[in-house]
Amino acid sequence: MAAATVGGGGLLLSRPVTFVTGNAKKLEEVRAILGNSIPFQSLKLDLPELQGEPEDISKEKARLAAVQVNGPVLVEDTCLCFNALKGLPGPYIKWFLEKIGHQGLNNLLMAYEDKSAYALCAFSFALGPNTEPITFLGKTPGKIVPPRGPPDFGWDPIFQPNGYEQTYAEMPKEEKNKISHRYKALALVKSHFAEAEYAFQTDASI
Ligand SMILES: O=c1[nH]c(=O)c2ncn([C@@H]3O[C@H](COP(=O)(O)OP(=O)(O)OP(=O)(O)O)[C@@H](O)[C@H]3O)c2[nH]1
Ligand SMILES: [Mg+2]
Repeated sequence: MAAATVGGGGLLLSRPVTFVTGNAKKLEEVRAILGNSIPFQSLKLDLPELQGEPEDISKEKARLAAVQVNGPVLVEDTCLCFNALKGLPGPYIKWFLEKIGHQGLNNLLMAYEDKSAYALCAFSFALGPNTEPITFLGKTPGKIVPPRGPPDFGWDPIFQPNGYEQTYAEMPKEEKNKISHRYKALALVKSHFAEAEYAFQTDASI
C-alpha cells in the first residue's frame, strides 16, 4: 500500500517521493529549489509522453511513473510557448530545440512582431498507482531573443524573462531559481505538501 492515514490527519507515505526525470539539469534545479523542504529521491527514466495539453501530458507521466515506482512520484513537463504561435512549440519544445536549435527557434518568430513567450512547468504528484495525480502549474512570461549566455541548459539562452535584461542562461542560477516557471510550480507543490501534512515512513517508524 502506498499510503495510510496517521494521527493529525496527515498521510503516512510508505516511501519517500521519487522525482522521475531523464533530465539531469531539471533534477539539479529541483534539488536547489526544494532544498530539504520535501524529502525525495530521484530516478532517471525517460517516460513516454502523451501529445496534447501540458497538464494532461504531465498527469499521464505521473500515472506511468507511479506504476514503475509503485509508490509516490513527482514528475514534471516543461513547455516553451510562443504567443505569436498560439502557444506552440509548447510541450514539443524538446524536439524543436533538438532539430532546429536556438537560431531556428528565433527564425520561427521572424514573420511576427510579437516575440513574447512564456515558460510553463507542470508538476504532477501521484501517491501511487491507481491514484489520480494532482498538477501544479508555474508560468514565467518573457520574450524570445537571439542566444546569449552559456548553452548549459536547453533554451535558457533564448528566453529573457520580463523585467530582466538577462536571459535565463545569463542569470546566476540562484536568480533564475527565484523567478522561474519551475520555482513557481514547486512553490505550489510545497504548499500542498505542507497542507496535506504527509509523513514519510522511515526505518524508525516501521
Ligand atoms: O532552457 C531550459 N530551461 C529550463 O528551465 C528547462 N526545463 C526544461 N527544459 C527543456 O525543455 C524540454 C522539456 O521537455 P520535457 O519536460 O519532456 O523534459 P525532458 O524530456 O528533458 O525530461 P523528462 O521528461 O524526463 O522530465 C527539454 O528539452 C528540456 O531540456 C528547459 N530548458
Ligand atoms: Mg520528456
